[in-house]
Formats: sequence, C-alpha cells, structure tokens
Amino acid sequence: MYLPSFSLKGKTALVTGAGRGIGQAIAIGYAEAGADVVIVSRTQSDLEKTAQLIESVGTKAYLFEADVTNKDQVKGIFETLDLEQINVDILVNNAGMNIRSKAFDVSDEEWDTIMHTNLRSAFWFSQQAGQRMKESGGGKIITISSVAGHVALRTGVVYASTKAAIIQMTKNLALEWGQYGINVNSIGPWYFKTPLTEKLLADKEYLQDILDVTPQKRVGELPDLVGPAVFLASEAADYVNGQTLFVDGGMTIQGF
Ligand SMILES: NC(=O)C1=CN([C@@H]2O[C@H](COP(=O)(O)OP(=O)(O)OC[C@H]3O[C@@H](n4cnc5c(N)ncnc54)[C@H](OP(=O)(O)O)[C@@H]3O)[C@@H](O)[C@H]2O)C=CC1
Ligand SMILES: C[C@H](O)[C@@H]1OC(=O)[C@H](O)[C@@H]1O
Repeated sequence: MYLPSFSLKGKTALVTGAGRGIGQAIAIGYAEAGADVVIVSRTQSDLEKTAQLIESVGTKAYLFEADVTNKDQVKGIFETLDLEQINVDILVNNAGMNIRSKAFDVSDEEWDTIMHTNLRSAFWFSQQAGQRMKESGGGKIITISSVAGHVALRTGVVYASTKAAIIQMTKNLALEWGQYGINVNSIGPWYFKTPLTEKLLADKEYLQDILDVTPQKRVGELPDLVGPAVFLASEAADYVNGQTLFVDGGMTIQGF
C-alpha cells in the first residue's frame, strides 16, 4: 500500500570512478538491486574486476576506459551508449581525487586537477545524462560530495571547495530539471576506507582524531554508503530533490 520499491531492476546506471573504492561498491550494490551498470575509470584492469563482480550477480556491465576530465571522452561515452540504444536512468558522479596541500602551497596545476576531476567532470556528465533524461521522461542524478563540503577539514581547501560546489550545483540542477522528472541529489560521506584514504586511516593518531569527532566512533563501511545510494536511485526517493545526504556517523552534527 505505502512502501515504494527500492529495486533498480530494469534500470541502467552509469557510475564514474567505478574501478575501485566507493564507486566500485555503488556499482556492485546497484547490480545487486537489479540494475545494469555502465562503469567508467582510467584503469581497464580495475574495470574488468568490477565488471566480473557485477556480472556475478546476474546483470550486465558496460566498460568505458576514459578520463572524466577529457570532454571528448565524456561525450564519446554517451555517443556510444546512444548508438547501442542504452539509456542511462541513473547517473552517479563519483570520480574524485585529492591533493592535500596547505593553502599557501596550492599550485595552479593542483587547483585545475582537483577542480576538473571532482567538479567539472560531474557537471559534464550531468549535462550529457540530464539532456537524455529530459527527453526520456526523467532519471536520477547523484553526485558524491563530502562532509568537507559542509564543514572545514584539514584535508585541503581546493578539495573542500569542489565538494561545497557540488552541494550547490545539486540544488541548482534540481531547480532547473525537477520539471523533467529528474531528481538531482548528493551524498556527503565522512571517512570510508578506500585506496584514497587508506594511508590516512592507517595512521593511529589521525584515526583517533577522526573517531573523537564521530558520534558513532567508527569510520564508514562501504555498505553504509551503498544503502543511501540505492535509496536515492530508487522510486523510494522520487520526491527527494536538491538534497545532500550526509553519511557520516553523525560527524556533521558534532556539538559539545
Ligand atoms: N573515501 C572517503 O573517505 C571519501 C571519499 N569521498 C569521495 O568519494 C569519491 C570516491 O572516492 P574513493 O572511492 O575514496 O576514491 P578512490 O581513489 O578509491 O577511487 C577513485 C575512483 O575514481 C577514478 N578516477 C579518478 N580520477 C579519474 C579520472 N580523471 N577519470 C576517470 N576516473 C577517475 C579512479 O580510477 P582511475 O584512477 O583508475 O581512473 C577510481 O576508480 C570521490 O569523489 C571522493 O572525493 C568523499 C568523502 C569521503
Ligand atoms: C572526508 C574527506 O572527503 C576525506 O578527506 C580526505 O583527505 C580524503 O580525500 C577524503 O575524501
């Protein structure tokens, strides 16, 4: 009567940065929820591993070895999908990186690399997928931000600026595209153990600093993130738009 479906059966999702870490987990979780998954990253061997795991749960994987900072390659992905008549119903802009320089030390090249990878690529994929979703009657766009977009972290001003921009971009795209049946939302994780953070989390003192400001006193496990990602991609979130869901063990509410 009231419970909407959390299933992604019959849907096709595109996940950037799906070669490892959070993107790989979301791609596999979407497959477990029934979706076929288009997976994008620069490392073919990583993609092949993710594809094997997707197909082991019975759905299809479409692999694209591409650099999300290269506009021709981004457009090429969608042109190929058009030719193969594969519609993207769900887009997850996950690809991201960080160079943890102090503000005085940030070079123009570092600025460009972080901005282009984390922010501009998400906008390019959203434009390409959003245009097609408008024509097909709707879809879901989810971009991975970070608590760093909401509170100040010691892990770099440029990274934090991209994540804050993603939160605002999410609102603006939701404002423009809600009329087309497109839900645009963001997920803001706190620390999860992935290749991006492995070294940081191996430092016992640093890990203790993290736990001291985390009400749940643990870092995230990847299934903690996949659940919210499936929710936002499903019809259960059809009236959720322009929001950022922090998946952070309570970190962003930290009070005293
Ligand atoms: N781990 C964490 O604690 C947190 C992560 N996040 C965010 O989650 C997202 C994923 O992070 P995480 O899984 O930890 O990172 P990882 O470094 O583990 O994985 C990043 C993925 O993105 C891909 N990628 C990076 N640059 C490009 C590029 N230019 N073109 C195509 N693919 C690219 C990588 O593949 P390849 O290098 O082979 O191209 C890899 O598959 C990021 O946006 C990050 O900011 C947010 C908060 C916390
Ligand atoms: C929680 C942050 O996003 C975290 O900070 C880092 O240094 C890593 O880049 C993670 O993304």
